[in-house]
Amino acid sequence: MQVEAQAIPEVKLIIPARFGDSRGWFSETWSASRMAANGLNHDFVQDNHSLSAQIYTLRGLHYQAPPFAQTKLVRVASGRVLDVAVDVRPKSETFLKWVAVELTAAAGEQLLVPKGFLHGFLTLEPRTEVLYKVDAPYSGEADGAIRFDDPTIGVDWGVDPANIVISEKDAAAPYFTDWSNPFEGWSGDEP
Ligand SMILES: Cc1cn([C@H]2C[C@H](O)[C@@H](COP(=O)(O)OP(=O)(O)O[C@H]3O[C@H](C)C(=O)[C@H](O)[C@H]3O)O2)c(=O)[nH]c1=O
Repeated sequence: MQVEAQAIPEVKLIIPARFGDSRGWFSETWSASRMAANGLNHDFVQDNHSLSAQIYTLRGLHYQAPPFAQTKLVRVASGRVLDVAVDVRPKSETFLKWVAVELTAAAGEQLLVPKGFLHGFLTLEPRTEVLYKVDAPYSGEADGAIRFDDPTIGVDWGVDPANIVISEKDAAAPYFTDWSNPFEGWSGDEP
């Protein structure tokens, strides 16, 4: 398993080994012991799976507020996505910085998105399926979003916004300047 810190060091690109043979391949897509051996100790409690039928479907930028903040381990089972994590911990040195990483079913890359981050992805193929583990249960009350095209954050999604497919909920999300940050006081040392 390869683990590569990204420009925001707490965000990790993880590439599990694949064992190929004449039938295809096998991979341990998640192993608590292999993660712990890399200092990544997360007690995941829920698996999520979404299918996005259309190319350029964008789900995000989402978070769950404390005490339901989630660490996410994201991977693609079919298709490709541009996966984005935005640091919204006000005391973090990388506050409002973002990273964008292409995750593909073909290579099996995974992105570890810590608590205190917004998360979103843009599909780069039709019928893209995204699987991800989270270490806190879903809470509709704690669920929140910021506009994917927020100018303060400035994520470069690489496509014309006119071509992006988003939910009504995401279209109605606030911009950062209108947002009440539930991670006030967070620096990144939170458990
Ligand atoms: C996230 C979630 C949703 N739901 C229900 C709530 C709605 O009835 C329906 C669709 O939810 P939503 O539109 O929030 O789904 P996404 O737009 O894919 O949201 C997710 O997409 C981004 C990329 C994320 O990182 C989050 O995990 C999550 O916010 O599933 C549940 O029952 N459990 C859940 O854990």
